[in-house]
Amino acid sequence: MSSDLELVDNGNILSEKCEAAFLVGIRERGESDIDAQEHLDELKSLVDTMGINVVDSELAIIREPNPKLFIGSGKLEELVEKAKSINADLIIFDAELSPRQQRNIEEQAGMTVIDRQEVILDIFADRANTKEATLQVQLARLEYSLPRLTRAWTHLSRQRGGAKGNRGKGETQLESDRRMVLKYITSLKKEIKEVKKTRELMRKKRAERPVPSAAIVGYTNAGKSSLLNFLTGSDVLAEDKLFATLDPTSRKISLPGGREFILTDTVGFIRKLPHDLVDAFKSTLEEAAFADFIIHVLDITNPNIMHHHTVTLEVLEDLGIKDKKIITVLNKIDALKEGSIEELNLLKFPNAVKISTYTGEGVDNLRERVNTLLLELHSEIKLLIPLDRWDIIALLKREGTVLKEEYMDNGIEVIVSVSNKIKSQLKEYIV
Ligand SMILES: Nc1nc2c(ncn2[C@@H]2O[C@H](COP(=O)(O)OP(=O)(O)OP(=O)(O)O)[C@@H](O)[C@H]2O)c(=O)[nH]1
Ligand SMILES: [Mg+2]
Repeated sequence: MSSDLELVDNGNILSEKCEAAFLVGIRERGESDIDAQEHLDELKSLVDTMGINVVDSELAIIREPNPKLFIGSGKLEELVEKAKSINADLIIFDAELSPRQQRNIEEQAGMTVIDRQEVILDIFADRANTKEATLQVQLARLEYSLPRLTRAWTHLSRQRGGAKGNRGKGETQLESDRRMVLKYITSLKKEIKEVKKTRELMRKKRAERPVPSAAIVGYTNAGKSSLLNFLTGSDVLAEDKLFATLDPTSRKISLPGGREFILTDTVGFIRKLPHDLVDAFKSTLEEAAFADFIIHVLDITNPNIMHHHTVTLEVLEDLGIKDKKIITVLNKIDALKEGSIEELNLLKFPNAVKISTYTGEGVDNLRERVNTLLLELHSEIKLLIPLDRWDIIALLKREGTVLKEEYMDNGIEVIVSVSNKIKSQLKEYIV
């Protein structure tokens, strides 16, 4: 496959292999130095997750983004000098650059320049495992690359030793590339529609079963997968990398006392998630929209916890999840240093359950909270069913969780957890 076809095929703009990145953090008007530094640190972990070495970084202050270069041209010159002096081969901006800004900065810098969106898209592409996630990330990348095809062409021309004499050919090629990308986008959308149908069917099937469901949501790296693993003893990938999880994983959990529920782990959230990705993952996050309640996990050791809390609630609202019950969980209390500023954050979440998936501390309290919530959604009732009413027993087994079943002389005594709707249908048998 030729390199231009490859480019169209996987939507990858970063066609040149880069190894040493210089990061440019942005301090916007009204933002504190601490916040700006924390955002820069987050970009560092993202780039680290990409597997690219960060050689240095600097904060740039902007009042109004410059439409041509994003930052002032004097400042840009200074940053490029610095990046070159430490042998960086890539500059990464912690911002959303327009295709025009990106192209102009690249021209001035003479090296590859990417923005925060491309970093996140790259990580997602690397992490996607299932068919649905792969298709969605491919689509998001292509949509991102479409207005940037000219730039990609400059890259390829540069690789081939300049295409100045070849300009006309390049432009025709650009047109045909654009058509090819558009065609590819259309076919991806069609394929995604099909995959979505299958998942909706599965969800419907699940909804027919009476087991209540919950979704674990939260900022990336909060410990969502670790919590699912702890509760189920399973081994969903959990690591100190951002966006370890892209696909929802569901597991059935039994609580002490026999009550069961389905718990789904979801993709982590992050500030300034690229729009194309938010759209792409909306369908995946629908798992949360269909859940009976939400478990929101926060990393108590992260100095940005308040911001993570807000970002997550905003995404939930975006998904139309407003009135669902949320259990807030503060994770990693084992790593909390006494007297630290982060410790004060405990006070900001007085109703949260404090846990550690490392030591297991507090997890019983969480189970207790879930139990109480499930009781509110589903009632536990004792019934005496006539011996000849097997249809009701079948209904209970289908629609509820039978906790106890005992044969008596005058009928079958059953303790069952059912939704309030079923409960009202069985009033006459309640004892
Ligand atoms: N100290 C400490 N670290 C934890 C705890 N729980 C999880 N971690 C670590 O936090 C990191 C992230 O954990 P994950 O479970 O992958 O987090 P996640 O929320 O699923 O992350 P994404 O899938 O990337 O959104 C891993 O390095 C875990 O080992 C805990 O209770 N204490
Ligand atoms: Mg995870």
